[in-house]
Amino acid sequence: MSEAPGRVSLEDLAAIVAARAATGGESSYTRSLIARGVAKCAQKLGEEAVETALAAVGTDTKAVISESADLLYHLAVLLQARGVSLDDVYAELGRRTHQSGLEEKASRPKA
Ligand SMILES: N=c1c2ncn([C@@H]3O[C@H](COP(=O)(O)OP(=O)(O)OP(=O)(O)O)[C@@H](O)[C@H]3O)c2ncn1[C@@H]1O[C@H](COP(=O)(O)O)[C@@H](O)[C@H]1O
Repeated sequence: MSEAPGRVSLEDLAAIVAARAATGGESSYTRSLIARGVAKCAQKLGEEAVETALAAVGTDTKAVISESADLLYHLAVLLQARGVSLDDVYAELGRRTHQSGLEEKASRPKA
């Protein structure tokens, strides 16, 4: 196996996930998870989100980092399973930069 890179960006992770989904074979957790369907990928993302939140209110900073890495990995898998690209998400973030979060909240239709 090649030497692990020092840092992996979200773009790197999305590319790894896309490659493993396409050609990972039986040794790939990514490929096996995507084969179990979007609902399973969504369940894993939800679990990791809760674990990250629980870690955040604890005292173990390494656990926050580790759970956050799991969360980002499972988000990359879910986006791959749903056919949504990081560019789609970045474009949405870009559309939001012209207003504050509170302005956006106030502009939502009233229920
Ligand atoms: N970043 C990750 C990553 N983070 C977490 N995980 C896996 O996510 C799984 C989650 O563990 P859980 O205990 O919650 O799940 P489980 O009970 O084992 O399994 P489920 O039945 O619930 O799916 C573990 O198997 C972790 O190893 C990851 N698996 C892969 N990657 C990246 O994806 C690359 C490709 O991986 P493969 O597709 O496995 O080759 C790796 O080189 C990494 O860069």
